[in-house]
Amino acid sequence: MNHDVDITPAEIDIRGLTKIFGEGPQAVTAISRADLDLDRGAFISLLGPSGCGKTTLLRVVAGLEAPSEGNVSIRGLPVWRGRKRSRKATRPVSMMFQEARLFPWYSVAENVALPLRITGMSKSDRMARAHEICATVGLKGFENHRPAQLSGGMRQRASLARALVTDPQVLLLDEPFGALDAMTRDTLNLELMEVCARARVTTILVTHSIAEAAFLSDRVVVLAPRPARITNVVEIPFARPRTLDLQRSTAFQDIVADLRTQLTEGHDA
Ligand SMILES: Nc1ncnc2c1ncn2[C@@H]1O[C@H](COP(=O)(O)OP(=O)(O)OP(=O)(O)O)[C@@H](O)[C@H]1O
Repeated sequence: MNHDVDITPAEIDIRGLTKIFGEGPQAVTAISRADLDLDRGAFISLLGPSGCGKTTLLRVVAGLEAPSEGNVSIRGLPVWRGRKRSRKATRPVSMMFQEARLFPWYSVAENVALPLRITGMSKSDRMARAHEICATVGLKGFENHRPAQLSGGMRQRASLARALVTDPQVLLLDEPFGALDAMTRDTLNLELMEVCARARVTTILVTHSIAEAAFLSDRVVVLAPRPARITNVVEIPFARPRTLDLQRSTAFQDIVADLRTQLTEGHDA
């Protein structure tokens, strides 16, 4: 008997995933036969032109959109059985979007604490946890502010805090810092990397930025449109922790150039 065989399921396992919206001549193939697996703590990015199915892929993994064909499993549990979603499979998942999606009438801490409501935790414990996580993402002192009193970057910090408050094992990020200025984006990306690494969170990031994908990821998944499909998975070999200086190195710039070529070629295909 071979005792070296690893029978631990991948943290996220995507097999033959196809998603078609609509029917007949109007049908749109948003994602075609995608295969991907991520081990615990892996950080991958989905990179591709607008409309190539990145958000759709994320939504199927999150249990928000049923696949037309294929399967997604999280920690060995299938997310979908036909069109029926398994709540148990998606319990360890948190998702974050480009817009902060905070409730304007709640304070920052109340917004952050919201996902804890269904856990049965007492209100005082929920608020204590929300304050703790606000401090982790640099919002100490702003817990009682309303979202309208925050800058765009701080609103995204609050949104990140809300995504992290349940201690997710899987984080799905749909261009979370896409609307922010370059400096705020750099700072938040560094903090995101640190938080994900510390808790060994398995992360899938959708981004339009080649440099951001290369900087944050262990692997970059390149997608092409028409029909939307994965064309390559590029390993990013840089050691962690990474600092912004890495982006000035020739090795980093070579990878960015290579990814740009792959994107252009996929686009023209
Ligand atoms: N609910 C829907 N109904 C019909 N078509 C949809 C739906 N959601 C997405 N699509 C189509 O599926 C394709 C992929 O969309 P998706 O939003 O996944 O792309 P994307 O790569 O995330 O784009 P972007 O980078 O612009 O955000 C697009 O052609 C889009 O119009």
